Amino acid sequence: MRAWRIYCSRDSFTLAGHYNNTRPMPQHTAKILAVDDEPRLLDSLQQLLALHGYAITTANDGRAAIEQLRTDSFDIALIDLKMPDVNGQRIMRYVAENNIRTDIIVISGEASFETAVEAIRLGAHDFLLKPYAPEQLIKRIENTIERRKLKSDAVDIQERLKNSEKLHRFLVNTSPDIIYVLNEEGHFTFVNQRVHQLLGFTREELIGKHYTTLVHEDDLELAQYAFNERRTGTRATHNLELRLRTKDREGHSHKSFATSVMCVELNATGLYANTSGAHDNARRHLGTYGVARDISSRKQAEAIIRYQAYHDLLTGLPNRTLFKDRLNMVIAQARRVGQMVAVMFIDLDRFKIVNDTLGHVIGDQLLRAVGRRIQTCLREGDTLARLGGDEFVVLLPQLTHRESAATVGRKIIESLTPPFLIDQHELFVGASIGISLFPSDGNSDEELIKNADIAMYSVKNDTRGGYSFYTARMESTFSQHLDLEMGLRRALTNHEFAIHYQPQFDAQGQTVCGVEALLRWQHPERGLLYPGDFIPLAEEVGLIGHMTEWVIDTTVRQMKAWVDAGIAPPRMAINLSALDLKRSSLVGEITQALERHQLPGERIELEITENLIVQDINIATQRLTELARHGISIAIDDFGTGYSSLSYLHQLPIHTLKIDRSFVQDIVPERTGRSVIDAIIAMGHSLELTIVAEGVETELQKDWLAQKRCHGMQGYLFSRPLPTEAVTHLLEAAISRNVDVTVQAESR
Ligand SMILES: Nc1nc2c(ncn2[C@@H]2O[C@@H]3COP(=O)(O)O[C@H]4[C@@H](O)[C@H](n5cnc6c(=O)[nH]c(N)nc65)O[C@@H]4COP(=O)(O)O[C@H]3[C@H]2O)c(=O)[nH]1
Repeated sequence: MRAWRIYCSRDSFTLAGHYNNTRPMPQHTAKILAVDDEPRLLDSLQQLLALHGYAITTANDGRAAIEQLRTDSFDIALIDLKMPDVNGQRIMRYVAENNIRTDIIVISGEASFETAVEAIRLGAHDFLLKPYAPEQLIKRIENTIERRKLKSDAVDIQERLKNSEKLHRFLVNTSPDIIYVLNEEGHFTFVNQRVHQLLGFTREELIGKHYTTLVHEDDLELAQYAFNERRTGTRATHNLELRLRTKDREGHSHKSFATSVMCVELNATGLYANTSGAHDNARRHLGTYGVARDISSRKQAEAIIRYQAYHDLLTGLPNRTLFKDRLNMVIAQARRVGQMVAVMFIDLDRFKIVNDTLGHVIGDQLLRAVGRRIQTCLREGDTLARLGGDEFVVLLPQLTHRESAATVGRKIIESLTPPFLIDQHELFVGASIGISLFPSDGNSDEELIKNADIAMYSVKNDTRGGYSFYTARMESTFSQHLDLEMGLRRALTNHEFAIHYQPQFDAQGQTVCGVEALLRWQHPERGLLYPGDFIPLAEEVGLIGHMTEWVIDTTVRQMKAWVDAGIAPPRMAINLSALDLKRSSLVGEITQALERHQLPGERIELEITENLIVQDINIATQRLTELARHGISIAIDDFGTGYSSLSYLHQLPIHTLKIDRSFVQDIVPERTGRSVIDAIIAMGHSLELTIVAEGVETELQKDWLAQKRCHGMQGYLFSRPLPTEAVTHLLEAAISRNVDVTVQAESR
C-alpha cells in the first residue's frame, strides 16, 4: 500500500491552513464513510474531511465497513481496494446487492486499467489513485455530492411529474364533464369516460371520428367556432351553449337518453406544439381541447322559471307580465299600420260564493274550466290571460271594427252561460266584460287594462253580466269606488261607524227576546251607509278584522250598560264576516272584550252564515267550540239560502236558526205552498234549536209564524234597527210593559 503524499509531510494542518486560505469552507452535511486498513492514512483522511465540514465515520477493514453500511446510511464511501480478508470489491458487491444508495469513490494504489474498470463495473462512481493531493480528493467528493444532488433532484422531479399526471388522469376520468382533444382536422384523439355516461357513445367509438358526429345538425355552424378554436387563454371560447346528439341504447332508460339531444356548455382552447419563444401564429397548431358540461338540468330549470314568470300556474294561461308584453307588441304594430286593438277585462259573477262555499279545490277547477271555455271563443292570434282571482283579460289584435270586440264579448258570455259540472256540482257563473280600444281609450298597456277594468266595473254595478265599452263617464263611478275605499280606511279613526240595534220579539210580539247589532257608517258626504255598501269592500281591502274588533268591543260595552241598567234583553246578536272566522285572533278578541267589560258570554250570540261554516268546517268547529266554552251561542244567519250541507248542524254548538227574509216574504195571502219555510221550521224544532224569523213586515207573516211555533221574530213590523238611544228607550219601555213596537227609526 502506497503512502499518501501529503500525509508524509507530517503536518496536515499546514496543508489544511493553505486549503482554508484558497477555498471557502463548504457548507454541507454529507456523511462519509472512509475505509482503509492503514490507521495513519485513515486518521489523516478523517482530519482532512472534518476540516471541510464533512461528517466522517471510519472503518479499518472491510468487515467493519460492511457493518457500518448495514446499520447506517452514508452519502459517500471512500474505499481502499486492497485490504486483507474482506477487500474493497466485496464491499462494493455488498452495496450493489443490497441496493444501498451510497456513492463509492475507490481510492487505490493499484494503477492498472483493469482494476479501475472492475471497480467501475462493481459500481464505483469515481476512482482516485494514491498518492493524491488533498484538493483532488475534496474535488472528487464535491463532484460526487453535486452529482448525487442532481440525481436526487431528477428523481424528485420525475416523482412529482408522475404524481401530477396521476392527479390529472384522476381528474379527467372522474370529471362530471366531457373532456376531449381533437387533432388539427377535428378528429377525436382523446375523450374521457364521461362521454359514455352522458351521450351513450363509447370512447372507442369516438376516437378517430370527426366532432360533427356529436353535434346536433342545427348547431353545426356554432360548433365550428368552438371545435376549431385556435385561440388560447382568455380569448378562447367560453361557455358556448350547444346541443349534442345522444346515442339511443336499447333497453337502457338512462335519463339523458330519453331525449336524443343534450344541452352542453363548451369551453375550448387551441393546442400548440411548445416551441419556445414562438408566437401562437408561428407555433405549430396541434388541435383543440375542451370541456363540455351537461347543462340539461339547468336548461330545464331555466325553462320552468321562465314559464312560471310568464304564466298563471293554475290555468296555464299567460299571466299579467306576458299579457302586457304581448299587448305592447301589438300596440306598436297597430300604431304602424293604423289598426285597432281591443282589451277585454272579464270578471266572473258568483265565483266568490262558489269558492267560499265549495272550497278552493272546486274553485280552482272552475277557473280552469272557465279558461278553457273562453279560449274556444278566441282565434289563434288572440291572447287570453288570467290576472289573478276570477279576473281574465283578452287581447284582440288587428281589429278592423269595434263591433268585432262586441261579438267576441257576446260569444264569451254565451259560452259561460251553461252550467259547469264540477265534482258533481252544477255551477252557474256569469261574466261581466269591460272593453277598451286602442287608440281611442288609451295609448299604453296600463291605460288600456285600467280602462277595460273600469268598463267591467260599471257593467258589474249596473246589471249583472253583459259587456260594455269603456266611456270616460265610467271613470267617475270607478273613482267613487276608490274614494269609498279611502274613506273606509279613515272611518275607524274618524269614529264614523255606529251600531244600530234591531230588537227581536217573541211570537206574541210582546217581549223583547234579543237585539241584533247592525253596523252603520255615517259617511261624511254620502250620509248613512248600510253594510251592503261597504262590508264587501272592507273584506276585499283587508279592513274587516279591525271593524269586527270595533263592533265586538262597542256592542259588548253597550250590552253591559243595559245589564247594569236592568233593561238588557236576554241576548245580543253580533254578525261576523266570512273572513272573521279565519282569523286566529277572533276568539281572543271576543273573550277579552267580555272580560274587559265584565259581561258573561251567555249574553252574546254570534251570527254566521252557512257559507262561512261550510268553507272550512274544521276551523269553524274549532273556533265555535272554543267560543261555546265561554257560554257564547251561535246563530245560523240566512238559513236555507246557501249551498248548505246540513251535517254541520250536528257537529257545531248551534243555538239558533234564523230564517232568511226571502222565505218570510213568501208568506203572502195568495201563496199557499210554503214548503221551504215549513221544512226549515220543522227541522229547527226537531233539532231543538231556537227559530227566529227575519224581515217580518206584515201581521199575516207574524200570525203564520206564531202558529208554526216560531220562537222569535224580527222585522219592520215590530221595529226597524235603531240608534243606541232609541233602542235604550224601547228596552226601558219593554221592561215597564209599555212596549211601543212600531218605533220607526231608519228609513232607507
Ligand atoms: N226589508 C227588510 N229588511 C229588514 C227587515 N228587518 C230587518 N231588516 C234588515 O235585514 C238585515 C238583517 O241582518 P242580517 O240578515 O244579519 O244581514 C246583515 C248582516 O249579514 C250584515 N251585517 C250587519 N252588521 C254587520 C256587522 O257588524 N258585521 C258584519 N260582518 N256584517 C254585518 O249586513 C247585512 C245587512 O244588514 P242591514 O243592511 O242592516 O240589514 C239588516 C236589517 O236592517 C224587514 O222587515 N224588512
